[in-house]
Amino acid sequence: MLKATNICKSYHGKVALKDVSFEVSKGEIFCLLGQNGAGKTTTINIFLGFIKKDSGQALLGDKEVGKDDTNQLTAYIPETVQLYGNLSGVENLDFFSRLAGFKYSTSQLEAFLEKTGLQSDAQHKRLSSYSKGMRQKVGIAVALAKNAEVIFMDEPTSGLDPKATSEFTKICKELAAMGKVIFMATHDIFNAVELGTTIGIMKEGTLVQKLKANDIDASQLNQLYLETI
Ligand SMILES: Nc1ncnc2c1ncn2[C@@H]1O[C@H](COP(=O)(O)OP(=O)(O)OP(=O)(O)O)[C@@H](O)[C@H]1O
Repeated sequence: MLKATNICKSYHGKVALKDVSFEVSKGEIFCLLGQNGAGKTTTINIFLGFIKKDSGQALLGDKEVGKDDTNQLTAYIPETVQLYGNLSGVENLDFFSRLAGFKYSTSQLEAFLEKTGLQSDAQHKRLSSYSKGMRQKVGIAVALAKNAEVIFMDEPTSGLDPKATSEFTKICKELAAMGKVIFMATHDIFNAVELGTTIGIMKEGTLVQKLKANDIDASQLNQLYLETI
């Protein structure tokens, strides 16, 4: 579903990505680790069409990013989900669903939010009163409402408390069980092992390790990460 082939990208002559290749199938969660500046966000931004690669190929199913219209296929959950503070969760979801070309009834919007675990008594409250984890749930509801097949996340557990992280992990596993692809840049080694089906380690723009999460525990991954970066 998600395929990178020899993607290269430089900014003003400085290499950010060098021959990055990977494949992620439906129902898989790919967790990408790497130090600050390793190239994780650049990889995500290329797939989202936010920036152009210099060479290589970025495929979403049979569609090629930069050539075909791939907007409808993807959703993006940044570290802090940007929503309108003076609108409620339901109103934000309605607004962003319409932007993506979908019109839902209030009960349908509530059902999307319910699926993410956002409590029903919070759904009609203003976003300005939401915690980071609650905002993230609205972001995930937007991904569900636009029926995105691939969900990109950038450091989604950063700043979440353990309960919110555990709820987030549960939602991601449910999304994967629905056949969605999740591609996540993270610094959270424990969560990568808990959640990921595949783990990548990036160093200075090169994907230097690709592992099946089942083959490794958190302490082994931590050790490998420190030896790799
Ligand atoms: N817009 C830009 N202009 C110039 N250089 C950039 C730009 N965006 C990223 N870079 C550089 O590209 C390299 C990769 O950056 P990127 O943001 O992809 O790393 P990252 O792994 O996501 O880091 P972090 O964990 O800090 O988010 C870094 O050297 C960075 O300084």
